[in-house]
Amino acid sequence: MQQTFYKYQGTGNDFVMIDNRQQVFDKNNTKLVASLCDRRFGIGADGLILLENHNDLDFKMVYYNADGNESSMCGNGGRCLVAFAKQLGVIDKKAVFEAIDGLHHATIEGNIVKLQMVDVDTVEKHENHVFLDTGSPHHVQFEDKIEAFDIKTEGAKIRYGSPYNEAGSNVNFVKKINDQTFAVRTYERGVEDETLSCGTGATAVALAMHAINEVGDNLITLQVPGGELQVSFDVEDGLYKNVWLIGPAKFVFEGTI
Ligand SMILES: N[C@H](CCC[C@H](N)C(=O)O)C(=O)O
Repeated sequence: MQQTFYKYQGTGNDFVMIDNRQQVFDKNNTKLVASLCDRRFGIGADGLILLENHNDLDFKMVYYNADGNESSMCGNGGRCLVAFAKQLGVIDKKAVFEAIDGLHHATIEGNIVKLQMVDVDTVEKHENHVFLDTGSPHHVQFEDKIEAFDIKTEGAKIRYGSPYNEAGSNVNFVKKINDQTFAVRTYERGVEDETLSCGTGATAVALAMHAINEVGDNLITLQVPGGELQVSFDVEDGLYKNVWLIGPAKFVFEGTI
């Protein structure tokens, strides 16, 4: 049976998008999801996202990594899904939707999508890194020679090593530009490679930098290989709330297979 697939990208983090409101997609077919994300034999993407109906909210988000497995929250994917929902006429300028980590508010103006992320009340400060969960788990560490760094090799060592092991974590390497700006490169769990951008990762870096007193503001710019993201937040007694991930989400193509 023919099916229409869409593709969106948010600062180079790219996704196959499917309008699954009629529940036609074979959701448990890991091989199918991985084949659609395959960059040679398929459409090619870092992940695949289903837009589904929700009884009370605008829609529901189901996210799969490129390895075919359903995974935790995807910030860039959530932003792209809001743009997709607008293209389908499901929403206009605002959205409230359910994802695996709970309810998200979002706004869209042009191709800029602002997505509210989960509150974060735990930031683990270790000797050489910070760990926190912004809807997905993130290891954050400084790397001054970020441009020449072998992200895939070094990221995989951390992602599969202790204490993350098979369950893993995403790994973000950070270079401080100034009090409001950081360069970030990310090794993504479930893609098992560097991606050009990671939304929950950019959010994790912004909050981690605040937690270790490296920022002078609560609006942070993250320079990622695929472009620029911004993260704004409020913080009270170590609780990060009103956390917003801001950046472009763009339509790439629509096709039928
Ligand atoms: N690979 C991540 C999920 C996608 C995160 C990323 N694409 C984002 O924009 O947040 C994980 O399995 O934890």
